[in-house]
Amino acid sequence: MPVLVITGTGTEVGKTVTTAAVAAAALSAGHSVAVLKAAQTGVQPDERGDADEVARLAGAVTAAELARYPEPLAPGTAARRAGMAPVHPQEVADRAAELATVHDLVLVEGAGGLLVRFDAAGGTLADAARMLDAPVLIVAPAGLGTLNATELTARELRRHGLEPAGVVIGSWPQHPGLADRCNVSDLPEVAAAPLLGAVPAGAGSLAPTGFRSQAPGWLAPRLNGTWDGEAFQKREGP
Ligand SMILES: Nc1ncnc2c1ncn2[C@@H]1O[C@H](COP(=O)(O)OP(=O)(O)OP(=O)(O)O)[C@@H](O)[C@H]1O
Ligand SMILES: C[C@H](N)[C@H](N)CCCCCC(=O)O
Ligand SMILES: [Mg+2]
Repeated sequence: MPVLVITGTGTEVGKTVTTAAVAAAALSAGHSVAVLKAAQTGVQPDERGDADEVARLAGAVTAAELARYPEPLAPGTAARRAGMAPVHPQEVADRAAELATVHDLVLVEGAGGLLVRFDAAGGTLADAARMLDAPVLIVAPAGLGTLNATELTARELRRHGLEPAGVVIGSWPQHPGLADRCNVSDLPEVAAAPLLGAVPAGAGSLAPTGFRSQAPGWLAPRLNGTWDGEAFQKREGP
């Protein structure tokens, strides 16, 4: 799995924290890792972007970003309003493929959800994933509302000829409610893809050393982790 595309059901669902966890687990398994933020919006030139945040949390990764636009909008809109060149899906695919020649794993993080537009032609992360023929991980919220959004994302991936690699819950609450607990078994059902982990709420605020040592425990073996999905499901059962 040299390239793994990381999408989510939307923005602010924990894609960056999950990307950092996947990167940390891969690093601790001895793999080299690159992280590519396809297009960064809402961040000024001197601020830390998502790829930098992954490097801060996970450690020695190659952090790359194709473009940065100041306004917190979809990349296509932000590029147009800034009078800047947009990022095209082919550029995302080309850069990811280039990084994959010198890294064991390349993680590509989108902006917002799967169909967020990168350019005026309506190019999306799904198009880039298709060009790469890469598996796509869906980051989903834990609570009420996630089932519909996750199923829509999984269906849209399949409509593009892409297979979802699985689902990771981007922020698992310290005190899960009924819907959170039911969703542990319902999410893989609606996505027709395995649940591959759950990143605890607040993980992004951990000190990097704690983040790196704990990250493998949040992710399934397929993502270089030690997370036991069945035990988690039993523990969290309603
Ligand atoms: N598990 C978590 N631990 C700590 N903070 C989290 C966690 N999940 C999400 N957050 C917080 O929620 C916010 C959104 O998370 P994140 O940046 O990962 O979103 P995203 O899905 O990557 O969105 P974007 O589309 O902007 O890339 C951030 O402020 C982040 O600190
Ligand atoms: C600014 C934000 N944090 C993301 N980088 C961009 C999210 C775009 C979402 C667009 C939408 O789906 O309406
Ligand atoms: Mg992010």
